[in-house]
Amino acid sequence: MAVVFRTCKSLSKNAIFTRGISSSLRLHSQKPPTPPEPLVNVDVDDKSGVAVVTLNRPPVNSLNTPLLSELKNIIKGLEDNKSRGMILTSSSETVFSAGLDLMEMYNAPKDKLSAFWTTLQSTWLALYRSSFPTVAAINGHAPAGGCLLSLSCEYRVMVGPKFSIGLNETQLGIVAPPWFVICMRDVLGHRQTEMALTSGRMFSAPEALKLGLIDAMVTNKAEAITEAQKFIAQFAKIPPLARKLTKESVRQEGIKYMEDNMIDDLQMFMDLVTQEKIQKGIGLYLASLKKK
Ligand SMILES: CC/C=C\C/C=C\C/C=C\C/C=C/C(=O)SCCNC(=O)CCNC(=O)[C@H](O)C(C)(C)COP(=O)(O)OP(=O)(O)OC[C@H]1O[C@@H](n2cnc3c(N)ncnc32)[C@H](O)[C@@H]1OP(=O)(O)O
Repeated sequence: MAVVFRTCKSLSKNAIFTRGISSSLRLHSQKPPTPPEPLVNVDVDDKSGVAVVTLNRPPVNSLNTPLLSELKNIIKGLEDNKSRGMILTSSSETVFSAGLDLMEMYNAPKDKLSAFWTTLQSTWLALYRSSFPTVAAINGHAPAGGCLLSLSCEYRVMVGPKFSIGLNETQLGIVAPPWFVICMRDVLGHRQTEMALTSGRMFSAPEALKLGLIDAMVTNKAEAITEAQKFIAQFAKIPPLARKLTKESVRQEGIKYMEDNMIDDLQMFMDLVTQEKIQKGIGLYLASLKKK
């Protein structure tokens, strides 16, 4: 797996920034400061043109505004570079993504809350409607927003059996927004989605496989990446434009929902999440996570 420098340069603003800073600082000081780790890494394979995009925000890849923004830029960069495919995975050994960063929603000023949600909306839309094939290589737990990212890809390979996946929002006293529901229904169908979402149930990887929430279960990350590459390879001979338009057509409900309702959806989020009762619930949940 090789990093294509030209691609990375255009994909990661962070990469250009850190290179620029460190080379200029070297003139003035002996020890250049360590550049910050990118929140999302991207490696493009020279031969296949497939990108492995790795969420890299320890400890649990909770999705905050900067990470989402970086992910969106990477997806846009891949679009511009006519990517052959993208595999989304995590640098953690146990967590794919813990979902939305609850700290972004807890006691947050309204402007930050609003920026957070609009970044989530646009990042999701970029991923969900991306023209290239997408696979989630789910190498750890994937609750809520982590499950949403997985569902937004076209294929899901999960490391099992011990990790779990699901939209657990109701267990937290919050509501999965309509586009989360559409994504789950795309994959599971109406009845199983209703059952899963009303209970906020998390599924073990074997349960998820049985239900169709994931497409394959493997025993480690390397196998997950190999399976993901195999899925993407089958599109090598399919004309990309026909593939892209077909994907858009199949996903039209979700795409249209977001395009038509971005502002209402933001308003619903703001109204719900700023309620005192909801804030108290998020606070208690965060405290319970920290007490573990
Ligand atoms: C009509 C409706 C319209 C609008 C809807 C409105 C509102 C709905 C809004 C949004 C939908 C919400 C989506 C979400 O994604 S909410 C997030 C849900 N996530 C979870 O429930 C997962 C919580 N985390 C865990 O279960 C575990 O952390 C996990 C299994 C992932 C990993 O366990 P592990 O033992 O490895 O780590 P921990 O010790 O638990 O955590 C380490 C560290 O990280 C902090 N942490 C964990 N998760 C989060 C998170 N999601 N956000 C922020 N911080 C998180 C945890 O507190 C620990 O912190 P510290 O003790 O300080 O190290």
